[in-house]
Amino acid sequence: MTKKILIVAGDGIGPEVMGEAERVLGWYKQKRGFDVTVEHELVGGCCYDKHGVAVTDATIEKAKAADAVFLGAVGGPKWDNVPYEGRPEAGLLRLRKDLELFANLRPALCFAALADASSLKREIVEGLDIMIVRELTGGVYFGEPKEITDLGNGERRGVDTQVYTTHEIRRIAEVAFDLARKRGNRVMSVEKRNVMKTGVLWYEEVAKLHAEKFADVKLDNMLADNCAMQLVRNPKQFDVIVTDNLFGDVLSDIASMLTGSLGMLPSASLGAKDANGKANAMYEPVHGSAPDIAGTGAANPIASILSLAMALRYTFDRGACADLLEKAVDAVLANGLRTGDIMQPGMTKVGTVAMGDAILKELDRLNA
Ligand SMILES: NC(=O)c1ccc[n+]([C@@H]2O[C@H](COP(=O)([O-])OP(=O)(O)OC[C@H]3O[C@@H](n4cnc5c(N)ncnc54)[C@H](O)[C@@H]3O)[C@@H](O)[C@H]2O)c1
Ligand SMILES: CC(C)[C@H](C(=O)O)[C@@H](O)C(=O)O
Ligand SMILES: [Mg+2]
Repeated sequence: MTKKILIVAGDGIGPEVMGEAERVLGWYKQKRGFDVTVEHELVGGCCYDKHGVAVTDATIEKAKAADAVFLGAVGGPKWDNVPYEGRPEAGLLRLRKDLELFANLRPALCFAALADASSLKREIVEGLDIMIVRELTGGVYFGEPKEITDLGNGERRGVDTQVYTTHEIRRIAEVAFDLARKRGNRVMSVEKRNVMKTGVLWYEEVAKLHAEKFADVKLDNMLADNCAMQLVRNPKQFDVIVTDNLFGDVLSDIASMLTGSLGMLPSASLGAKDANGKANAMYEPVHGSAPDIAGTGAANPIASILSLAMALRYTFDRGACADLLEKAVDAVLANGLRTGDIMQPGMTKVGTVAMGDAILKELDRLNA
């Protein structure tokens, strides 16, 4: 049956990197019979400029009806002064919340050719393969109250609220344990139970679930600040990391530098399966709109292209197509092609489109 993809390229480098992911998608339609229709919508600053909101109700409905949403990136200095509710990031957060995309998978994988591109030593990152499982629809991102109040004495008070319930913790931990079983069979649960009640609840609920259903998986716990340090000290000690929304955001940016660049990290945001077996899904690079390089044609499209590989694997059940795409990226890097963010001495510097061209060419070669 024909599948439906909704593309929201967004702002800044979003449309530039998405352009390359779309060309790769076109290749799969043409060369591997991937039967899919594609629609485009606005989300982020571009949507605010046109509609006065960062995402419209109609787009939310289209996103729910699609098999997968592909997002580029949102945000940028142009929208620094729009009302808080209208800021570009609010569109992305509403998509995540309304589609109930609670499970955010952020794999940090060091391609062999990039072992020297990381700011860390080769031996620390070579062969790295971590899966960060970030809770995406709860925690301090969405807890109420969330406000700034005027105390009337020249002081103002800002409040964000970290909230988690048993159900929210169990379902994300379940995803992490399931993934671990297909990988190294180890889960590191990360919180700050030494200062946060939500951390205590997280720790207790993960332990309970582990004892009930996943005793065969090795479970360890780590405080989030230590985890940040350990990711830089000895990242290969980790297999699957499961953590809350905010810690997951920060830890995945740290992990990105182990792979060479934020421009390399893809992600999948998944909801629960409904009665028909369909799960809402959104695929996006971990990076943002990179205002500093937007419009220069220098952005690395690999995070977006690898996000398509994740879609092929997790939504479209096309594992072999995903493997092929990852192989093509690996080969292009092995051939010495580099965008600016992963540039190394002696390599060939290319822009966004030339990187896309090279990956398409490699797909053709591998598919021959
Ligand atoms: N998912 C998203 O849409 C998303 C994610 C993160 C940040 N943002 C938004 O993006 C805007 C800019 O945020 P920021 O500057 O903190 O983070 P950023 O990720 O946009 O950029 C951080 C640094 O990484 C570089 N970079 C990022 N992606 C790259 C790529 N593909 N190729 C080469 N270099 C790349 C940038 O040039 C910049 O130097 C903000 O409005 C922020 O809210 C959006
Ligand atoms: C843009 C922003 C809302 C988003 C987040 O904080 O989740 C981004 O940093 C991410 O990592 O996807
Ligand atoms: Mg982030």
